[in-house]
Amino acid sequence: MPVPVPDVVRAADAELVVTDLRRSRWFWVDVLGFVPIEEDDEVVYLRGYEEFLHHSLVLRQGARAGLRRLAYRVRTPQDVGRAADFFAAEGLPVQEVPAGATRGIGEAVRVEDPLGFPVEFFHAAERGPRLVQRYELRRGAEPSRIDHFNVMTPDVRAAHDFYARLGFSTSETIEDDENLYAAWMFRKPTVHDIAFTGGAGPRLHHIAFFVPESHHILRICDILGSLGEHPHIERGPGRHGVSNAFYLYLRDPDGHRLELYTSDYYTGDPDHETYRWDVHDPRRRDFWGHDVVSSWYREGSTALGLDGRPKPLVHPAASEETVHVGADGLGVVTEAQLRS
Ligand SMILES: O=S(=O)(O)c1ccc(O)c(O)c1
Ligand SMILES: [Ca+2]
Ligand SMILES: [Fe+2]
Repeated sequence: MPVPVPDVVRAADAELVVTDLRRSRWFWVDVLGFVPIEEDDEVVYLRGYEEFLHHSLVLRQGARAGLRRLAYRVRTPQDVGRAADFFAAEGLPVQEVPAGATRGIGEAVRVEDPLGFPVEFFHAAERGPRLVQRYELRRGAEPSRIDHFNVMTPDVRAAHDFYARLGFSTSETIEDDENLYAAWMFRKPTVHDIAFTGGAGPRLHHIAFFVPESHHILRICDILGSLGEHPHIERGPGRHGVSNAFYLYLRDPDGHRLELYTSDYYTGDPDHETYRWDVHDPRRRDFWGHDVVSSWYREGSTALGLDGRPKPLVHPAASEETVHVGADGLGVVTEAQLRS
């Protein structure tokens, strides 16, 4: 008897451990314009202007920066139990989380997925204030909503195959005859809720937030420049090949990477076809052929296990950086160079 698969609606919430909550609040709220819905000395709950639940991002004070959880909303309360059963049947760690353990979130189940990531599934959630048309409040990049997670893992194929079993469809990939270097997978009808970047993992690569228009991305670049905070800009602005989205990558004060992202496309028809990029196509990651800075391939945030301890890293056999990819300008680098 196959174990029922939980009906995942979308990527909905994430929790980052930060080493200086006040400094992080300054970056995410005062500079980027996220809305603080609730906060105390230890934790800040943030969301965008076009979100309706209590929050979509939690910043929690801690001694060491890391990823504490990636959370998906499921369609019904029964799907929380189905998620617990699905992961338990895989022999993976499963924790029941009482309602309110995370402000505004009902009872949930927290698991470690086969890649080693702390992943949570919830249904019940408090609604937050409706801010969609409170234009007088909008600031910074005017973040709309959380859009997707991107995680670093040494075996993209295994990651892809597991999330396909969890009911995710595949919108785009980067591959060659030997390897699947990256994959974008979705439950909501857009390009992705989760994407896999080949590399030493488990590590968080980034959390992405949708912004209304590309000019919001240009404006936050100008704001960061004006503040002399331009070093927070890591990659972009630019146009992605994969997803066709307009993008910008920033690093927060702890180095957590976030993407501001807009104008991807609809994927909601039942026969949506996967679009496959050749790893040698220089337009795959930046449609204008711009280089991808090597920190974007190499750096990520430590994943914390359900016990709160950092997950040990597993290194990949081959990674996109070791394949000659003209756009990245890196040419061929050895694994030894990568690890140096
Ligand atoms: O750089 S890629 O074009 O591969 C890309 C596409 C979509 C994303 O969300 C992303 O982070 C990266
Ligand atoms: Ca638009
Ligand atoms: Fe992304």
